[in-house]
Amino acid sequence: MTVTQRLYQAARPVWEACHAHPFVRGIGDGTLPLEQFRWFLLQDYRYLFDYARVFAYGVIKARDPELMRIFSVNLDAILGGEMRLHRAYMARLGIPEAQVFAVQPALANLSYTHYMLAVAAAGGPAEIVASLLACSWSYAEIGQRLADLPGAAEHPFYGEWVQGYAGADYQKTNAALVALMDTLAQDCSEADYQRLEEIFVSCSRYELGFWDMAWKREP
Ligand SMILES: Cc1ncc(C[n+]2csc(CCO)c2C)c(N)n1
Repeated sequence: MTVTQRLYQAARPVWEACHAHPFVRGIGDGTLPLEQFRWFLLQDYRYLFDYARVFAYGVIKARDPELMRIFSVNLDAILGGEMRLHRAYMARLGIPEAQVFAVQPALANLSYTHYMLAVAAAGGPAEIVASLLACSWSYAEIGQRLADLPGAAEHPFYGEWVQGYAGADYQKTNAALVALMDTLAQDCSEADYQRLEEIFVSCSRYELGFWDMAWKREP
């Protein structure tokens, strides 16, 4: 089994809870109230900036120029193109960017991003990728599963969201991060692996907490 296959198995129950979460189901069947989605979007847009900062830590911690470049390209892609989906929805909902930064991050949001930033400050490239991977990969799987639901990708409001994460571009970016995890964890000891698993499962739990926070609009 590869390292990422092991990580995937370890996080499986938490990911299934994400798939079963009423917020995710609501996007899939189009019944999620718009107000709840708006609340989520504001929090999620803020989240992405801190997520991008974790890649910036990767640039600092990388010990070879090629890895430095990989983190840097990802950082640039998030700040540039990959926030396109969020900005499109913000435009549709009439939310100016300044409003996002006036919003207080919810506790589940703040806890998640601060956990990732703490892992990145203390660890090396492998720990950094383990902390980023649950986010990227779980959305790739959610996108694929929702796209398999009849009509979900064609929904007039949520369809774009489903297509964004199920789409080839996002899937390819995620697959590259999965491959990077396996490369960085190659030849790691069992103790090293256990640390990566703890980070990956913790971030998966934070993902579930993020859905729950959005569903309840828990500040
Ligand atoms: C809470 C939360 N978790 C995961 C994602 C997924 N995601 C969407 S865009 C992006 C940047 C890299 O492609 C990532 C990781 C999210 N949006 N919000």
